[in-house]
Amino acid sequence: MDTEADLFYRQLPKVELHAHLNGSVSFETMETLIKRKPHLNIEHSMTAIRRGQRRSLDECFQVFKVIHQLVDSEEDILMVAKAVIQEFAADGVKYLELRSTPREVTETGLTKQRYIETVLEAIRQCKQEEVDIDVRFLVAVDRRHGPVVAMETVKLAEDFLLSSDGVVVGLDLSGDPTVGHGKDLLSALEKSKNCGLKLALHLSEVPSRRDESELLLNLPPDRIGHGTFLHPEVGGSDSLVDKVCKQNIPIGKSFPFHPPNSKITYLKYFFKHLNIFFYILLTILFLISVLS
Ligand SMILES: CC(C)=CCNc1ncnc2c1ncn2[C@@H]1O[C@H](COP(=O)(O)O)[C@@H](O)[C@H]1O
Repeated sequence: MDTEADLFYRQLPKVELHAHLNGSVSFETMETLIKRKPHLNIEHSMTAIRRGQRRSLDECFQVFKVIHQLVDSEEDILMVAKAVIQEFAADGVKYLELRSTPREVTETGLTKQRYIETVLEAIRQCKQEEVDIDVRFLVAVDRRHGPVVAMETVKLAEDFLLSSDGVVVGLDLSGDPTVGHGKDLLSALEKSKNCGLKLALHLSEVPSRRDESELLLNLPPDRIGHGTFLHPEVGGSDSLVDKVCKQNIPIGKSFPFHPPNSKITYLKYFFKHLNIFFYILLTILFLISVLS
């Protein structure tokens, strides 16, 4: 059951700057998709990571493969995109930046062009139905597909930037962060920036990506996905952190350190949040004095 706090946070107006379309499919929508395609023998456990469950990055990307099997036609995309937008709106999100990687599926006749058009149609229908949310779309480049596909995707995104009446605003770089190197995608990203597309880049999502992050931060991006390992304490550098702070780049889902795995880090955390511990201590002392 919802607590008072749940209701408060739901009603609080919010912006969502990091939503992957196929990473935002709810349990209910997934159920409809699974029922639509019984021949795939897909179970719920294969499409979701439950709260508290630990999965490797590889396992997470396997989940996306399963979801892609379920969402492989214009009909699926329209249904999923509308549901995702409506659910974000019901959660109090007033501004949503949705991103998705256009895919081709020969069996269903889906093309990359139609993929984007269908997402835009879902956004249009939600607007027409007066769903209380402002949605923008970012066309995503999957880094696993290399520089040629990246450049094709940029061209597609540029066409939609000009024709979508302000709904397509940018390019997202995502996909398995352990595959490939950002330097190979640099010319596509530069072209994208030069034609007026905003850049949302996943970077420093895994350790040992310092050089790549330096390069990508020089573009610079307008949004950062994760940035988990930018900080020097986890193998990043002061220069990376400095670039992010000086350019004021919003980071989606990042952590000052990850994970806090040394005693020194725990101590630093303790001292940084000493005031909170002090308030907790005062509350406990107050309660003891009232109850005794
Ligand atoms: C849980 C987990 C793996 C962390 C999220 N970190 C991510 N890092 C990079 N790319 C991602 C991430 N989550 C989703 N994506 C991208 O978004 C796609 C799914 O959404 P879509 O099909 O583009 O609509 C994935 O195939 C992947 O390319």
